[in-house]
Amino acid sequence: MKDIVHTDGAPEAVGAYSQATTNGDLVFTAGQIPLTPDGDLLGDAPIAEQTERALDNLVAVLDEAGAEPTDVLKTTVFLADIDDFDEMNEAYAGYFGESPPARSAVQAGALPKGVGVEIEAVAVVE
Ligand SMILES: C=C(N)C(=O)O
Repeated sequence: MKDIVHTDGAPEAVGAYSQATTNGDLVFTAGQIPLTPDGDLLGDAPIAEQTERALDNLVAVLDEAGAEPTDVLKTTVFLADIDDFDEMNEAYAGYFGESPPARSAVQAGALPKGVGVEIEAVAVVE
């Protein structure tokens, strides 16, 4: 059975989706963008800062679902510009410890609200 995850520790959805869904031990997060929980958009900030904001949101959503960053099996990182890969990667590296999840990083061309990065995750609660 699908359950909906919601937390005030991450921004409200900007469209017709849930912050995350779960089914049993599985957690699927929505793509997190650099919005603060209060709704302030950081779309013009450096990619490192945007990445940290998106990942802080992701961690808050995972926490609400009962998952730790170490429970994440796979992330997908969407970049508006793949030339931002190195800066994103450096900021990202601090979040998942010694055994980071599998990851795909792709240039999406354009992202909601004109942001530079969006990150989603799949986790299994241990
Ligand atoms: C920001 C999103 N995750 C969306 O628009 O689907």
